[in-house]
Amino acid sequence: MSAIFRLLKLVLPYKKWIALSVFLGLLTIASSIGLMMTSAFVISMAALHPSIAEIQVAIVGVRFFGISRGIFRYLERLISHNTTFRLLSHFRVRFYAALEPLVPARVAHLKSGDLLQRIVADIQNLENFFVRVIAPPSVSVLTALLMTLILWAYHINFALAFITFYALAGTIIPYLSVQLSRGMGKQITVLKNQLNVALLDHLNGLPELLINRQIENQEEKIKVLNKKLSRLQRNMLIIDALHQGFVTLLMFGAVVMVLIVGIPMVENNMLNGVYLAVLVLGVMAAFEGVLPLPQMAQYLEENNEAGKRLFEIIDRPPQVVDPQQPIPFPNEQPVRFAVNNLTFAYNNTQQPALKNLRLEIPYSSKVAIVGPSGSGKSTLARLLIRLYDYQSGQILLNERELKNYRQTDIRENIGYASQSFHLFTGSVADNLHLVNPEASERQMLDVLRLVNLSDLSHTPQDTLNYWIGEHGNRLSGGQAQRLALAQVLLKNSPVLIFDEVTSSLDAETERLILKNIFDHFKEQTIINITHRLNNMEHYNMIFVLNEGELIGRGTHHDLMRENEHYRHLFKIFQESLLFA
Ligand SMILES: Nc1ncnc2c1ncn2[C@@H]1O[C@H](COP(=O)(O)OP(=O)(O)OP(=O)(O)O)[C@@H](O)[C@H]1O
Repeated sequence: MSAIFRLLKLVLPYKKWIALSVFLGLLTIASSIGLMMTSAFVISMAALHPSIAEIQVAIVGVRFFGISRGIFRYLERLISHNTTFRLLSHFRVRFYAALEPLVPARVAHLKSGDLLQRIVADIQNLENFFVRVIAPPSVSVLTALLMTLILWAYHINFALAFITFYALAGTIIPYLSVQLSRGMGKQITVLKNQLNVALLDHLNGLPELLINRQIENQEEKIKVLNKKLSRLQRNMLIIDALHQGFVTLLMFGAVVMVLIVGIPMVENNMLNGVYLAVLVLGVMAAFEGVLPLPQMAQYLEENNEAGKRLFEIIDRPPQVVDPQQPIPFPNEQPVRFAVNNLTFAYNNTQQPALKNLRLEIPYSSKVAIVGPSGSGKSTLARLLIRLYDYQSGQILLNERELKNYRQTDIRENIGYASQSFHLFTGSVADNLHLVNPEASERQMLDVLRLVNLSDLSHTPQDTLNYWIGEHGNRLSGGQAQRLALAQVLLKNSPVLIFDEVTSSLDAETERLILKNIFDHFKEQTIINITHRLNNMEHYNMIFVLNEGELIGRGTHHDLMRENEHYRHLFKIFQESLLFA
């Protein structure tokens, strides 16, 4: 239950609201008790044909408690829901703030559905934490105290009879419920997660499933998960119904005991018979306090599991940490990189993705990084923008180690277009404004022109307003890539890193766009990571990687002359053009 203690710490800032809600919960049950007791008094007295004056106060009491019960219940629900929503937003903000520095290094292995499940469903699950886990035991203890005091005022034996059965209903029944439902809460949370992940996978991969005729298999998987979840939830409900039955049984046990104590007292004129009815109904009403306890035990387990899954993410130390005293980014100046003996392995791998890499990227140069798939090209780009930090060696940005710059400064000043970009549902202009909210129409149209996308619609205005659909699905692969490229160009950063951003374009469009970019961004340092050895003569320097090592450097002509590996890559690319 370690997660529960940590969740309790998180709710501490809301203790005043929680106390108020618990107090209102107590007042609601106290009103129920009052209503039952005064009603019992009025009905029993009425059988004795008293004058109206004798029951006048009790009649007012019935009215008062009848109304106050409704009002207190309303206020209790208002405050408890208000507190719950505040708590949920507090949990969400905490989780999101902790998640941000972990992306992508520490969450790369999680499925997107799993992450979504944690940030949405697991946090939503904690909705029950306050309403069904924290508040009910507090209210039930206070109710026990209140009723014990009332009964004690008549005779200690009434109080003892009540508290014995009440305590049994408040401890043994929830304990049995925990035993019966042990593991179910955890299984329900896990199954809900699996079901959501499977559903999300299903929806995202619908076209592929259709093409490969796998829809039925996938649906079968979802059905099996759904069945398992329904079976568990039904079992939970059966256990829940059993509790309600046993609590009612114990309530009647308490009533019988109060009668056993009270009847001889009435016979011996130690107690007015009217009050016996009053006490019996009061005892029945007080059991409302223990009714939610068995359910609390079930939610405790579910919340503990949801909490564990959230803390498991929050507790991960970020892979990249900002320096204590960051140095300012040299914006306004051209940028150069020097990479010395750089070695880097991803957390979950033994084999380094980059080994003893040594290269320089001069001021305002245009360099290409080429190599076969898996040779470490994208890894180098990720290190240059500090998405990951390297284990040994150095990356210097204008002679200062990269780790001395703040991550946000680096990402603000280095434009990075990766092969796995994400376009948002909206217009072309919406997506461009995401990277530069201040950009004017003219600036946006300029970058669209550079990437050959300004004629997406009939007029420039229509192009900016063009609705690209969900994740850009109203664009072709090449158009989407060009829009992602336009986003980065709009940042106008001193460094531009492109990672396979022209892979979906035909050779001519690719040539045109690269020419536009090189002509327009003369001062900028441009690093292009590419498989496609197209227009290579335009680069000042080309680095050739293989299995994480640098195996060649130079201009296209130098490399064609001296580097067999490069010649081989170039030949393969030329051949691929013949078959394109
Ligand atoms: N997040 C990751 N976790 C673990 N290993 C990774 C991760 N990303 C890449 N790798 C591994 O690191 C090595 C280099 O990968 P990288 O993506 O840098 O290659 P690449 O040259 O860019 O390939 P491609 O041209 O196919 O994009 C590969 O062996 C790859 O399997």
